[in-house]
Formats: sequence, structure tokens, C-alpha cells
Amino acid sequence: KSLPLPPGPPKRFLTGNLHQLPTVKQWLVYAEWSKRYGPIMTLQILNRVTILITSAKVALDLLDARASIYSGRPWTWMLHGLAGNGSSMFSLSSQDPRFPRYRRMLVAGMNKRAVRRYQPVLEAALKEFLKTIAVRPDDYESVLTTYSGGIALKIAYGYDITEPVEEDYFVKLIEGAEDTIPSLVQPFFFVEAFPFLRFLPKWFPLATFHRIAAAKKKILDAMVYVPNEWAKKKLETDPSAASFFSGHYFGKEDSGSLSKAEADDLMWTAGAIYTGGAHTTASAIATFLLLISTHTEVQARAREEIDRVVGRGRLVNSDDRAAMPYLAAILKETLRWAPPAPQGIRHAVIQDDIYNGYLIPKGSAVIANIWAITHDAEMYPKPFEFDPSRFLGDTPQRDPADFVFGFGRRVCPGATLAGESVFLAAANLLALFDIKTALDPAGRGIDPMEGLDWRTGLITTPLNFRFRLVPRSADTLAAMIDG
Ligand code: HEM
Repeated sequence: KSLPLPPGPPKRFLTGNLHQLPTVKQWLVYAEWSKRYGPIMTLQILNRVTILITSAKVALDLLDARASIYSGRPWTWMLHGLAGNGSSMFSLSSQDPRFPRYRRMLVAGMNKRAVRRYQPVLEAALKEFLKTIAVRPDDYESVLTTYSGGIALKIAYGYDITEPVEEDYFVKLIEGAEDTIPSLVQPFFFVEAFPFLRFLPKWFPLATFHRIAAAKKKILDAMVYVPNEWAKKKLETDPSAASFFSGHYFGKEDSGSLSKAEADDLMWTAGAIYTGGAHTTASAIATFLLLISTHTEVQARAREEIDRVVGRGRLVNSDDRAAMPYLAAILKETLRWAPPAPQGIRHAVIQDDIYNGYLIPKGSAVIANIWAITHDAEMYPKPFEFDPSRFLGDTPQRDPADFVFGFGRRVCPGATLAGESVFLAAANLLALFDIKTALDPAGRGIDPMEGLDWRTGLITTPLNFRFRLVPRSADTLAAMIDG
């Protein structure tokens, strides 16, 4: 206990670093701070300690190599207590007896073999996506969320998005839920440091936190309970409908129906697929569109690879993937250049630990700055350049998948599904369209990188950039998508 905490920006009495907390794109600010304070830093906000990690070595040393003690989630009054989200996969402590059960179910439901079974779902979603993005490129955020959210909903519950998609209840729910969890785990809520504040009546003028928690609880609950009820009803009328949910719903053949605990596990794990699957994959594809529209040589080389492997008569499918190393390199570089979850999800350390002479106190939140890791010039020279060739040849740079999907026992269980969905979208966009920058009224290309902004939140995404999709051949486009 006499050891120092890792260094960090100077603190104020009582409030610690509260006054310095960045409100937007925190990953950029923390990366800047690390130039001064090193790859492991402390932030103290009120009475809570957060450890910020900005190097691959420290992240792997702690979150992977010591995963048995670094795979918790920090407990907060807002998210766990007041919004009642403690049972969700994302919030559940690794010490909770449900944790290994949830993980087992999710890994079995989304491993390579399971994802192969989902091919028809992916192909149907892909065709819808290609048709829609061709006519609504400016609406890419919503079109992409519908693609990835649609896949997640179908796999999790067997749910088909209804037309018009903008009106579909579950799609609207995903779109509205984007910043729900991050907005609750903000360290500046005073109720975290002074839990007695939770007894303030909800109408009390200073009890804004109560009203925020109640509003967010509504959204979080709806994302789990509503699809759960829908899926149960659906199975009453159509017991053969295949999904993650139906695969577990009827219980094991010898034991009959589900126990209450099993039904709860199923509700939260299916909910995790729905919640985890929507914005992440969409972000990766949006970044791909941004980068490929501005890197014409990369685009030409990828298209040449696709035409060589597939020809021009059919859509690209998952079996083609192994024969497309250049596209694989583009997709690695896309995830490295803009990791969709730039700060991952906060871990917690469940016992006191010592690292390089520093104390990491039990209960600290631990944030791995994934963006800083994938922009570390020692591991990825010229990190701001988009250069897929860094992953080719005899000495490829390290696969960013080692970082962008998180760490230790919490590593993303949806990574295989994500890889497949992103590959199918990217490969077929390239196969069907010339992906070009938008034009200004004088017919000149607009550089989308100029003044580009990114969403702040758990999942980031490039905002409001424009591009054009010019069909390589109108006839083949219609035939291939409909055929
Ligand atoms: C490119 C796409 C994706 C990226 C970059 C990504 C990234 C991440 C990251 C960084 C974490 C946090 C891991 C940690 O705490 O260390 C995570 C967790 C998670 N992801 Fe993904 N993800 C993606 C797609 C998906 C998909 C498609 C699904 C489901 C269909 C999914 C489901 C989950 C779940 C359930 C967790 C929580 C795991 C836990 O708390 O133990 N993700 N993901």
C-alpha cells in the first residue's frame, strides 16, 4: 500500500482530475497526456481511481497476462445501481457466477462453426444492404446500422426487420441506444463518490442524475426485455424458427423446459448479441468507405484481386475470403487506422496488484486506449498513413485484431461474425461499384478528410462524410443483387 500509483496529471484536493476530464474524443487527449506521463497513468476522479494504459506492452502484460484479476468491470451507482444494468454481459463482473456461463453461451453461439451456419442470414442482409446503399449513400450511418443490426437481430432472435426500416421498432431502439452505457459510466456523477445522494427524492432539483438514470434504464431494459418477449411469442407460433434464442429456448432434450436462471442467462446473452453487434461493425464499414474513396490505387488493386478470384458474374461470398490477401490487409488497416471502440470497454482489477513498482489498487477502472496502441509509431511506423501493405510481405506488422477486439477474458465474442460481415460488405461494394469522393457544384472532388469529425462514445464512427457509388455495370448490379 506504500507504493505510489502510476503518474498522472496533477490533482486537485477532493475532486482530483475532474476539472481536466475531456468531454470529446478522450482517446486523443489521453494519448497526448501519455507523452508526458508514460504508458500507464492514473486519473483520480472524486474518490475513484482510473488507470489509463496507452501501450500494447502494458495492455498485454496486465489485461491479457494477468487476465484472472483484470477482467472485472467497475461497479457504478449509475449503471449498475440506479439503471439496474448489472446483469448485462457488458456490465457483469468476472467474479459473478453467471459470467462463465454467459461467456460459454456467447462463444459457442458466435465461434467460427456457428458463423458458418449463419451464412444465409449474412447473404440476405448483404443483398438488402447493397440495394439500399446504392440509392442512399448519404444516409450511410443508418443504412449500415440496419445491415449490422439486422444481422445481429436475426442471429440472436430470428427477427426480420420490417419495412420501412426507419419505422422498425428494434432498429429505432438500436439507433437511440448508441450512447446509453457511456453516458451512465461518466465518472463525474457525484452519486458515485457520495452514494447517500441516491436517497434524494427523484423530483429534487439537484437530483438530475436520478432522471438521467431513469431515462437510460428505460432504453437499456427495452433492448433486453422487449426482444426477449418477442422471441418467446414467436416460438409459440413457429417452434422451428432458428436462432441463438431458439437454440437454447427449449432446453436440453432430457431436461425439458428452461429453469428461471437459464431463461435469464438466455435473455441477457441474446441481448448482448443485439447490443454488441450493431454499431461496431457499422463503424468499421463506414471507415472503410471513407478510406477507400480517397485511396484510388488501393481501391484499384483490391478490385483487381476480386475480379481475378470471382470474375464478374456473381457476388463475393465467404469462401472467396482466403484467396483475397490484399483485401484482408485493407480491412486490418481499416481497423487499425480507426478502431471502432477506441477505448474498449473499461475493465476493473479485482485485487491489489503491483506493476513496475506501481500500486494498482483493487477496484480501479482500467482503460486500454486502443486508438493510442494502434497509432504507436514503434509498432506501426507512419501510423496516420493508410497503408495496407504494412500487413503484407515477409515481415508484416502486428495484426491489430490483437487489440481492437479487447483483452483477456472479456475479449469480444463477436469478432468472427464482425470479420465476416465487414468482409462481405467491403468485397461486394468493391465488386459492384467504383467508390468515389463526392463532387462539389463545379464538379471537383471533395476531400472528405478535410474537417472530418468523429463520434465520441463507446463506438466512434466518421460523421457526415460524403462519397459516391458508381455502378460498374447497371445490368450486372441488378442481376447480381436480385439473382
Ligand atoms: C468490428 C466490430 C467489433 C469490434 C471492433 C468490437 C470490439 C469490442 C471490444 C473492444 C470489446 C470490449 C472487450 C474488453 O472488454 O476488453 C467488445 C466486447 C463485446 N463485443 Fe464486440 N466488437 C465488434 C463486433 C461485435 C459483434 C458483431 C458482436 C455481437 C454480435 C459483439 C459482441 C460483443 C460482446 C457481447 C462484448 C462483451 C464481452 C464481455 O463483456 O465479456 N461485438 N467488443
